[in-house]
Amino acid sequence: MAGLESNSDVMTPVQPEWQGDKVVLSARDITVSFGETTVLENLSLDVHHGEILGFVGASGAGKSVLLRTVLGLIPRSSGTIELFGKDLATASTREKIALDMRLGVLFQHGALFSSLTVLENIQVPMREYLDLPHKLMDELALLKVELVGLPREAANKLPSELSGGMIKRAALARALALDPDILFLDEPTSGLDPIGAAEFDELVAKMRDTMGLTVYMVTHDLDSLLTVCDRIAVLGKKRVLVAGTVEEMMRSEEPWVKSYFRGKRARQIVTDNRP
Ligand SMILES: Nc1ncnc2c1ncn2[C@@H]1O[C@H](COP(=O)(O)OP(=O)(O)OP(=O)(O)O)[C@@H](O)[C@H]1O
Repeated sequence: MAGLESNSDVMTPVQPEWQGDKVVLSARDITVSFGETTVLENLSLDVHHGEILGFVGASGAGKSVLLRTVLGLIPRSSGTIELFGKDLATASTREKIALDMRLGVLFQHGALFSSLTVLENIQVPMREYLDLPHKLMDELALLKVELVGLPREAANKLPSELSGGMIKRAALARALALDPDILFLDEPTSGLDPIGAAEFDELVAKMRDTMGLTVYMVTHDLDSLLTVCDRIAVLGKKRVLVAGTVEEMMRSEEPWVKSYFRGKRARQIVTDNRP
């Protein structure tokens, strides 16, 4: 991941050599079926380095299926997926492990282990991939707790002792455990009140700005789409119907896109966010 470099007392983001318009994730002609039912058909999508891409679509359109396919959790019947220029189908086991370490994932509902404390949850990926002394892992996990804006006391709490917003932050801390290059978020603000959701969005935007993260965010949250996403991709008819900036979404004549982005609720959010 792009780290932070100390320049006197100013922290400036380090730009990796592939910074720019590089494609971090490239999905081409992806088809995924369950039995006779095809959920995705010849779907193609690019995610660029350093962007926050919002991925939206009707309920049941296949957003989570695509995310899980990209993560290698669901097999595809055809198509290619390249992460950081590496084709997953031809990558060696060692290369796959190296790629896994560059991905951070926040699944819907947080998916923390209920019997583990926040600190222990954050350490799960560290234990899986790194061989570090216990004390160092504690220190690193505590840094992540602070990074996501949780109080240090939260580190020793169980998920059941946390509020919904704190669970999301703890899950984000775990997704950041290995300092990933790309963060996958599946409906990260669902279940949060509007203020909690806006704070979470701000946190994600701050991570992207300071750490050079690329963010792929599945969401139904119009506020998130209109306020923090650089680009939006719309899933429909088993493929990406349109992908572009908020302004491009606003101009689209595609019926679903039009009703979603130019409906009453969207107009209100745009008005509310206008300076
Ligand atoms: N393991 C599976 N086996 C069979 N069908 C599945 C499986 N996983 C998903 N599906 C089907 O794929 C379709 C897309 O599901 P998916 O969860 O990706 O939708 P989504 O766009 O994420 O919806 P939502 O916005 O409601 O979360 C649904 O019809 C779902 O029933």
